[in-house]
Amino acid sequence: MAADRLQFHEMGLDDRLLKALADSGWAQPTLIQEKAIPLALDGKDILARARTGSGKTAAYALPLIQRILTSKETVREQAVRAVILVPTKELGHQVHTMIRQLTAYCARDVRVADISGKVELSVQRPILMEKPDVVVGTPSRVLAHLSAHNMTLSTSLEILVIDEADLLFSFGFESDLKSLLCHLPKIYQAFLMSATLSEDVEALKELVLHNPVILKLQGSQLPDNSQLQQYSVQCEEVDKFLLLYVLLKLSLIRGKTLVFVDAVDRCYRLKLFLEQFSIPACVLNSELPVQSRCHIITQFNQGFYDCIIATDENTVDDPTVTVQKGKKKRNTGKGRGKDKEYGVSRGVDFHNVSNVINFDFPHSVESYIHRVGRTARAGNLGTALSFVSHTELTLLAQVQDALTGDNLDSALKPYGFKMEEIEGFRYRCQDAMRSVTKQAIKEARLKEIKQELLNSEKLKTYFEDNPRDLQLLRHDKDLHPAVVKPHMKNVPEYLIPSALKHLANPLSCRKKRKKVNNALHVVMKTKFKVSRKGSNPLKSFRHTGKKSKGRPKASGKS
Ligand SMILES: Nc1ncnc2c1ncn2[C@@H]1O[C@H](COP(=O)(O)OP(=O)(O)OP(=O)(O)O)[C@@H](O)[C@H]1O
Repeated sequence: MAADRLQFHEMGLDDRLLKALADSGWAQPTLIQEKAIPLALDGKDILARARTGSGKTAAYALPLIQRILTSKETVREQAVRAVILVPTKELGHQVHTMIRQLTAYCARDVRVADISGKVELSVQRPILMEKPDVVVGTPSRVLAHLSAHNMTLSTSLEILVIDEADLLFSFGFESDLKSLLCHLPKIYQAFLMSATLSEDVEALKELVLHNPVILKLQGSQLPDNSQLQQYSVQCEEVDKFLLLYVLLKLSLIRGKTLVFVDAVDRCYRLKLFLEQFSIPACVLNSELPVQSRCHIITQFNQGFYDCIIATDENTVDDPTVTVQKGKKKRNTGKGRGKDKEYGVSRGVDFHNVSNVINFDFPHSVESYIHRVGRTARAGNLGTALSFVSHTELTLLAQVQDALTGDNLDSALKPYGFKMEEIEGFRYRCQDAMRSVTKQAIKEARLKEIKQELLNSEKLKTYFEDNPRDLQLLRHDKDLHPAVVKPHMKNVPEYLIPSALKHLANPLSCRKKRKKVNNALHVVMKTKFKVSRKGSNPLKSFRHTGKKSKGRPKASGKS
């Protein structure tokens, strides 16, 4: 613990907050918390840009709670004193959970409600009638309640927070936000939190902040390469499937993995493909009901699943966006059953993610940063691997430019991998790809949605009374068992390239996988957390040029 760093107990925070912080096991504030909390407690408006996973939520939540506690010492009357605006429902759920944790010892004094969920306004009305001290919600939801007179802020609001400020406009909330501001009092304290400083954040700054302190921390927008290793590999469509199959099946990547694709169909295509090799994965996309989405994230954080295939649908669709400054395409939320307030690549705190794989390369620099920021959070190590097709090379160059800016260490390195070494797997891969027809995808998509709608209904009420059943609810079941061919589950010894034999740990079936994965968790815990240079094959499997001591030459081409 650095002696010159300001500690939580030196910030003038209430004892009940310090107790909750002690329970959370946070030894000391992160940089953004150290800088922002004293300024916020001093009543300043703040615009904070700090990299992903750097603890921005508590940086605004702690002073916000402190201010409410102080304020209630003089005015006991119940009122909505703080509003936290978030771009997605997932984030609303997460922020609500964190505030509940931080107010564990003062829950009676600081009540918080999350209204971002998609239920009838009338269902949430009674909650708002009780005037919770803190309301968390998306701008459209908060505005809807204000317009319906379910809540008033014009006299009571003391603090406004806009979390993930860079996203609010791109999620289509610009006009909602402007209308919402008309319902606020003239004077209130405001915080804008963001991982990137875009033109949208500048616009918001003008709209919302008064004479703000601007905290622009940590030059790079992602952790440096002692914490986060970033790789890219050029491969076209079939090779993407082949490479992912081999990496997962031979356990060449270990620990929890988030795979990002750019469309809902793609996530079912990939899930059905992996299913045939008995590689389980959950899907996360905007068509799933919000209760299911939040439950999947919670279970993933609890270690139920190793792999999530997530869509990143709310990114800008136009690959030329970074070139066409100021002409960003806004998310309209159009599309069958899509929820425009969905978003898991932004702000969501997936715990202990070891690997982020961009199966489809993100369409903008911001999107890359947010996706990759799901790993290497809060001081943990992480690896990001991006598959890049020849049409995406320009985007890769843009990302490289943006990341390297003033720090060459932040660049993506080539992920040396001799594709010819895994040629033996190609036949199986193509066989599996053939089975994933458009019809199979359509059926799987429908099946999953029906199933999750049922789950979602139960998640609302049934599971509260039946917590054991909740534990048994899984979201990674096979969606199309008919296409699974038993022989595909196993990897015959002869297929494993000799260069990989020392690293590979083929999984033969779900039962075995479970066992192996448990073992892998142990490896993860011991090697990744304790030793910074763990034996993550994603790291050790590169650069054949540089032979590491005692390690056979890996199959990379470097
Ligand atoms: N002082 C601390 N010490 C240790 N862990 C912390 C501390 N503060 C926050 N964390 C943890 O760090 C993780 C990331 O925090 P948070 O989600 O607030 O990051 P963020 O900066 O908002 O990221 P993003 O930009 O991706 O939204 C969380 O799991 C949180 O519990």
